[in-house]
Order: sequence, then structure tokens, then C-alpha cells
Amino acid sequence: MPFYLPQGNECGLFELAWRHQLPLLLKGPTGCGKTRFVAHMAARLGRPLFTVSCHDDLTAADLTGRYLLKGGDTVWTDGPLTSAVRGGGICYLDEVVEARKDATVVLHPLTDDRRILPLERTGEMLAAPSEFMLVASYNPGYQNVLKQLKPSTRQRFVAIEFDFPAPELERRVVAEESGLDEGKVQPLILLAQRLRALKGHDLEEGVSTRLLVYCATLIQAGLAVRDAVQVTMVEPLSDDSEVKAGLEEVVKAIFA
Ligand SMILES: Nc1ncnc2c1ncn2[C@@H]1O[C@H](COP(=O)(O)OP(=O)(O)OP(=O)(O)O)[C@@H](O)[C@H]1O
Repeated sequence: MPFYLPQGNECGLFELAWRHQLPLLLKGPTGCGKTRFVAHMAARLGRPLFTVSCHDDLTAADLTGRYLLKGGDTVWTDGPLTSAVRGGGICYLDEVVEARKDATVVLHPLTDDRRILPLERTGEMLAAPSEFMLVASYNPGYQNVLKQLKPSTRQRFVAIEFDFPAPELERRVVAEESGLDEGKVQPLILLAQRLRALKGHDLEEGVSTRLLVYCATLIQAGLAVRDAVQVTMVEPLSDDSEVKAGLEEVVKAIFA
């Protein structure tokens, strides 16, 4: 089962939503553990997981399926959403705000008490079994006026807000994921906290738990701490030389 350290009561909430056939929306910054959480819960509940990374070209057919040419015949091929419905699995739509409107509209009859997936192209009307669950995530930080979930979509989900794990939890997560000793992880956590405090001033997003895991992995593999920090906690955050110089000052203050 994929390792997941809970931040609060999210595991219990997920299970409750699944048992009661309610769709779930996870809100939170990039790299804070949403995808890992869903993978962990799918394994825990023994359901197959179908993950879709949404983007602005994603159409309804990418979710439901399409006719494809196979050896001279046209054969219907289920998309990930249809596979999850047929197989009683969990369908996870990562960054759902990126998907086109026609793609999100497909979700409507599945995410209210009808729980059906109409497949116009095949003429089927699939009823979702009780084990099926739809989970979607998005990062409220990135949103602009054009990219917001419509109230008619968002009000179909039970929603949980995620954030980066509290420092002591994040230290355990990073140590567990990278194999680096918790004592050596500690200054990285402190640095992440200082860098996150710059969000909104100089930075669009604070450093993610994912980047902290990368940093600790490189240190554990033998890279010098300052080099590891530079390539994981400075360079990925900004291209602006002034902003990077500011980040490097924060690094120096901790790793003098
Ligand atoms: N609570 C946690 N338990 C275990 N690992 C975690 C936890 N939180 C974060 N991680 C680690 O952080 C990494 C990034 O998390 P994940 O991929 O789940 O982010 P995300 O929130 O889904 O990001 P995105 O929105 O960009 O897809 C994971 O691969 C894992 O190593």
C-alpha cells in the first residue's frame, strides 16, 4: 500500500464519502500529498484507481471513450472514467479546473443522485455501482477568472482542503520517502517554511513537499546539501534572478 501519513481526519472522511457514494473534491497546493492520499485510499479500500491529469485540451471523449480503428474495424474503447464506472473503481481527476467545459459536464449526472454515465456514442446508459467513486482535485492558488469551477460543478462534491503537512509531520514524510535521517531533514523543513512565507510577495507558490522529498533524496544519494537545495528549492521556484538571489539569502541564513 502506498505510504501516506494523515494530516487530520481525511482518511476517515474519504472512507465515509466512499461508503455513502458521495464524490470528493480535494483542494490544495501542488505537491502537498493529494495524489498520494488517493492512491493510498484506493489501495486501502481495495478498488482499482484510474487517474486522469486534466489539461485544457481534455475532451469528454478522453474521459468516456471513443471508437478506434483496430485491424480494419472500428472498436469502442472505454476511457478511464467509463472503465472506473464499469469496474467499480475510483476515478481521480487531477487538476479538474483545467478540463474543458464539455468534459466537466459529463461529470454532472455521475455526481448527483442519478449516478449515471450516458455514453451517447454507444447508446449506453451506465449506472455506477456502489463501489464507484469520483475524486477530483484542484489548486485554488493557480486560478484566474477564466479557470474556476462552475458552482453547478463544485456544489456536487464534498470538499476537503489540503495544505503542506505541519512541520513535524512533513519531517517524517520526507525522511520516510527519501531514507534521509530526520535530524538531517529538519533544516530542510525550516528552509521550506521560510520560503513558503514568501508566497504572494516574490513567489507564486511555496516550495512543495514533493520538492523537499527530491532534495532529501539527492542528499541521501551523496550530493552536497547546498547543491541539492539549489537544484530543488531555488531553481524550480523562479526564473527571475532577483527573486532567486532573495531565495539564496534565505538558504544562506540557514546553511551558513
Ligand atoms: N502525507 C503524506 N504522506 C506521504 N507522502 C506524502 C505526504 N504528503 C506529501 N507526500 C509526498 O509528496 C509527494 C508529492 O505528493 P503528491 O504527488 O500526492 O502531490 P499532489 O498534491 O497530488 O500534487 P499535484 O497537485 O501537483 O498533483 C508524494 O510523492 C510523497 O512523496
